[in-house]
Amino acid sequence: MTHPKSTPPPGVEPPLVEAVAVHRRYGSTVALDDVGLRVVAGRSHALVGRNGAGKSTLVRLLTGLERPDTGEVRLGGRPAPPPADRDAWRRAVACVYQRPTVVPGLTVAENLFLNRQPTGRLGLVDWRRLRRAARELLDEWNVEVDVDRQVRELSIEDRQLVEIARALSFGARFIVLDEPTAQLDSAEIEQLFTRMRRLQEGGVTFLFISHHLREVYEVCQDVTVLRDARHVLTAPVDQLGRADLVAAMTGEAAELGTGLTAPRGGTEEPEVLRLTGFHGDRFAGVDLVVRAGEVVGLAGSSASGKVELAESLAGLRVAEGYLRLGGRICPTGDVPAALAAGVGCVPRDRHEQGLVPELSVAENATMTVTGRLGRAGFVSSRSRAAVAARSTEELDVHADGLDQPVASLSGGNQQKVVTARALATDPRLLVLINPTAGVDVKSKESLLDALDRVRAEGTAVVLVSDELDDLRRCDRVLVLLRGVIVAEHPAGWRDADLVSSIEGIST
Ligand SMILES: Nc1ncnc2c1ncn2[C@@H]1O[C@H](COP(=O)(O)OP(=O)(O)OP(=O)(O)O)[C@@H](O)[C@H]1O
Repeated sequence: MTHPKSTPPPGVEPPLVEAVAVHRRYGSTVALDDVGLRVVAGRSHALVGRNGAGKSTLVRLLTGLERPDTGEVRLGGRPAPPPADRDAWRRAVACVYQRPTVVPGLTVAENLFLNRQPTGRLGLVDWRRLRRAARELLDEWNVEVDVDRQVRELSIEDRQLVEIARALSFGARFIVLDEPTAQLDSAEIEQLFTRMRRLQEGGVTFLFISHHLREVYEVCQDVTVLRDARHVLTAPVDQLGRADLVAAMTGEAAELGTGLTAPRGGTEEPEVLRLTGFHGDRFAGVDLVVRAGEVVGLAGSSASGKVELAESLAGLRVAEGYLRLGGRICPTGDVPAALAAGVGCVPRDRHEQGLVPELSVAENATMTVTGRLGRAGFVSSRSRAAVAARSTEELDVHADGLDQPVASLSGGNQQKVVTARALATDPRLLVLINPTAGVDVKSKESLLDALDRVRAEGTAVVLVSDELDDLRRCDRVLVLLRGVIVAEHPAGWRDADLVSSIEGIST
């Protein structure tokens, strides 16, 4: 690594990036109200706050995608360039989102030098030079990714790394990571953090957005909290306790991770789901019974098959063997059949499988029950509004009204709408796949409270999650390793035991 370690004492050099009293409004919504932020070179900075607090808006100002209405953004002590000067912005800052924007069909090398490939005589791309330059760039930053591989073959984490390397090649040393861990499992997160630390030692400073406070403590030196469009506090993370950080985010004292409710679902409860010799894409030999009111967790790494198993229960994938719901065999790979058999699902990806962004809150929340909202194919808007109002109220969805397009809701509220839709059918089996990923502390509580409510009413629940706090709500957690159930942990497990079986280590 050729780059010097850069940890100047704060205040000696101008901040790497600074927002000074920035104000931003969208229509009647004030997204940022006189917010300040100072990121010092060499100190990675966490930006936290509940859904809708203003984090993404601030990132758009700091990356030059938008201008503040009033206030100023400064880079290295100087006024930021105008938004149109993309080259100047690229040399200063880049934002890597949880879904990297690299092009899947091109190789790593092509992505790194997209639109600026070295050319030879006749203006043709000089592939040898391109690959050499790519390799040099990745070596310089200790990124171990094969430059000849197509990006579609890479893990999300490696794609993020390619995108970071691309930003570094433009000269940027300030990288915004917007919820980079939302799609990663625990081993991938650790790997990303190791690479972040390495990059930081090489002179890169991160602004890190995450809803997982543990991560903030693990990789950042400073933290800024936004709440309701305002700056609440900035502090070195080692001087701020977790309870104080949560209190700053929510405006009230909050307790985390205590969501254990009494297990229900004894052997006397009726059987809702029975799987016999169930096998499909990435999982095999699954025998399982889930009873009314029981919550069964599925844990495992991203390649364990847990998501594929859960998706097969909800009709999203074809599988073989027997799937019985309420004693009757149900076909797989058929969403309408699964809905009709009483399965509700909160899918893995609310953007791709969950919501129709341009439709309203009411339309999205009732999409699974349109047949019940009127006669002869007509949907009564009054019935729709009534059903939507009840379910969105139960889930504490924050929206301007039921007619608001879901695209304009915060991430946590979108997830609540997806959950409302899954619950609108009064399912007897609810399948939840990473339901709290990318969701803030309070919204997480609302979602998990809904889980407790439906289990109390006798719904059987299968919950896939990478979050130990979610899994703690389960009566038992099944661990999958390479497609096979390898362990079962009844409620009350110790973190170390569950994590060990997820990692495939025996204790
Ligand atoms: N383009 C837009 N048009 C209208 N309102 C917007 C727009 N962008 C953001 N808002 C509103 O501004 C407020 C702040 O939103 P922002 O997306 O910055 O929050 P956030 O902290 O990033 O939330 P999340 O954690 O859910 O991503 C919210 O009330 C949001 O609805």
